[in-house]
Amino acid sequence: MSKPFMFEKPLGMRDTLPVLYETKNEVKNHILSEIEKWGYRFIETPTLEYYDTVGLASATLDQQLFKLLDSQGRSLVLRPDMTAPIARLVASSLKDQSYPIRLAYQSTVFRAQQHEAGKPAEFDQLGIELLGDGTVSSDGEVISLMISSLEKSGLTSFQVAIGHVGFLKALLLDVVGNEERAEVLRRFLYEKNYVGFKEHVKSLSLSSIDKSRLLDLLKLRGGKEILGVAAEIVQTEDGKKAVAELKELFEVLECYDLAQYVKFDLNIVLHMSYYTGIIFEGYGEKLGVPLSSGGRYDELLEKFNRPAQATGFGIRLDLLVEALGEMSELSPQSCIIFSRERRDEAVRIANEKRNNGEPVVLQDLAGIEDVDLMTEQFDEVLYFIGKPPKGGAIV
Ligand SMILES: N[C@@H](Cc1c[nH]c[nH+]1)C(=O)O
Repeated sequence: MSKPFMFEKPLGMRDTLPVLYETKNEVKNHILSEIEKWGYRFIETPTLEYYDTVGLASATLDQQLFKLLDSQGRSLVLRPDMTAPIARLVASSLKDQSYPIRLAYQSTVFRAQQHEAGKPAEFDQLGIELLGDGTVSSDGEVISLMISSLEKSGLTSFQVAIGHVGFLKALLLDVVGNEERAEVLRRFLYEKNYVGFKEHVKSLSLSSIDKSRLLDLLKLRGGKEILGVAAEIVQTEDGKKAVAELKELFEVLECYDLAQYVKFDLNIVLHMSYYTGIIFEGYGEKLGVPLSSGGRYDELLEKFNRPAQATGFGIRLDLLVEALGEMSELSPQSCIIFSRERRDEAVRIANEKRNNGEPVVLQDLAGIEDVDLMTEQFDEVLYFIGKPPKGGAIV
């Protein structure tokens, strides 16, 4: 391998400059205060976790994990999401707190990229987990809070697509008979390769009725009316239960008066394989990829010996900012330029302004490369230059 060029960064790693930083911060603050209003408590967890515990529980493709070794030779990962670390935390440090538990986070997460395709390998996520509650009310709460957070961020045009892992599993297994064959079909859906899905269905040795059940699955996208069709296609008890949950979920979202944001899409397969029930994705109008997603994961906590049902979501701040499409203006600053003889005065005034909450740059004239270029960045410039005026008057 050749040595990297001096300014090169590892694949998918990004710098954040002030305009983007301030824009992200503003958007983030709107969401954080909304999440707080719903009673969620914020936590932080380490950037590094053990591969054998959180790394495996994260249910991400192995090739997307950043792995490294600690000084004892144990395998570590950079956390690929926050759900598995929170499951670990709830089962250990918070093991005495009774369920349900509502936690929130704002963190960077890491997913290694194989190609430089413009995708970041490290990004900010804001999210919540509602642990220890298996009710559809809790699925509804989580989706409603995600919608409300997106609204508060200033996003006006977005939609949430809702699916169900249990429904898909029941239908695929019922038709193709085993998990391995179901997985092939699931893969096509994950890649949203519907043409490939259809071709594959045609090639299977199934009755024409079963083939059309699989092809009808692709039509299960739309308003709540598709749930009636879904109930007809699926024959097993698990499948019917999933449809009943989706119907109840719609009622919950109507209570929150947020049903206008959602549509059902029973073809959704998400990136993380720990999901077990209702899942969802948030789409901004102009963005082809989901900017938020989440769902129910009722079997993850038992991996940490504190079994519980749970659900949650994560919003990707980078994609949300992209969907919003507008950068904030840099916040205004003033500048005080001084010469050595008047440094005292300049520092005193800068302190006064800072104590009043005004951001001030304080700069020695002798340290400036180009005064014109420097001063044009500021809304206001004060000069303390030359001999101090008699009587201590400023400027
Ligand atoms: N951790 C998931 C989002 C999520 C939170 N809770 C449940 N799902 C992700 O990164 O995609």
